[in-house]
Amino acid sequence: MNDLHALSIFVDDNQLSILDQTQLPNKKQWLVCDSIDSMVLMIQKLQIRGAPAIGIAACLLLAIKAEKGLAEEDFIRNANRLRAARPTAVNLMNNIDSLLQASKTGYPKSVVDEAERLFYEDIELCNKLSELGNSLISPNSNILTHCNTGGLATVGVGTAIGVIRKAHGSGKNVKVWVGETRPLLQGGRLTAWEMGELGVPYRLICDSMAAMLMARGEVDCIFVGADRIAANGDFANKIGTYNLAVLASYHEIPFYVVAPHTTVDLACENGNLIPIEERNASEVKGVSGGFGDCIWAPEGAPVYNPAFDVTPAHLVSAWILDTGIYRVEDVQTGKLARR
Ligand SMILES: CSC[C@@H](O)[C@@H](O)C(=O)COP(=O)(O)O
Repeated sequence: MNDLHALSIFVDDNQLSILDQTQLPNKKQWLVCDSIDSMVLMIQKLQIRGAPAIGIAACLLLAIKAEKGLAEEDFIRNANRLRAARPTAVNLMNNIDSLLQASKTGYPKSVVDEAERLFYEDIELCNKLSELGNSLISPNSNILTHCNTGGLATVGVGTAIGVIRKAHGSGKNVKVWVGETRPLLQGGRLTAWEMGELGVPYRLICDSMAAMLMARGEVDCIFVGADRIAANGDFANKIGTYNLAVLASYHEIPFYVVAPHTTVDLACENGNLIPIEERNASEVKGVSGGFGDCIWAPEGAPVYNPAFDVTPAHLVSAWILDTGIYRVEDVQTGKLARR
């Protein structure tokens, strides 16, 4: 496999390395990933995260393994294991299906070619959708975003953050409200870090501050990513996205979802059918890992921890994909499905 480089993933000399996102922004620690077991764990621990990045990382590892002599039946078994590592984001499943399809036309060469193609495709899709999204941003806008959808979560410039980055780069003087994104703080840890690296003016807020800012007229538009977009336009994204969509509707603020077409799942009729990952109680009761250990809830406190929520299509102002900008009418008339 050729060497490949992105913000959170690189392949060098047929070895895959992953930037441990659980340690950011405190530490930039690269982990070598050389087994399917470790990739499954890295995905589950969110060391590698973000719908497109998970899909690409899993495919790169499978391709490296295939090239190093993994038997085709073991390739298929491991591909299916990785496919199930996280249930909500569909990119992982779509990308692995492309790899499995490619394996039928010449194993292992076609698998390696397909993994490399998926890597470069993601960069291109991010560029296209960022350009399109930027066309919706007026100069001097205050933009609110949630979770992390940038270079860490994709292998390109990102989705919602890609749009913000484009707007900033084109001199629109945008300012960004970054929602911290409880419980794992992808906004506070990762988006704040990316904004800083890119020199985009931002302010970090607790998720619960969004309503007050909207009421005060301090949010002009909201851009978020997606983990799966159903055929009817409902979409799953990081928990807290639906709150923002409801608030945006109440305050009449445009609410945009930005994703590559690899996030669309036409086999999923509506948002109720999207599987929602439930995660460990410890994430809600405190923090641990690179930030020390701190538990603030009573030891036996019962917890419910859904990692994603579903935003219904009627709350979305537009779906920005690499293939175009779609409005509610487009979804209702099947244009999104025919994209
Ligand atoms: C371009 S990333 C889009 C989504 O994957 C992102 O918004 C998100 O919800 C990520 O969740 P995570 O649990 O951190 O993987």
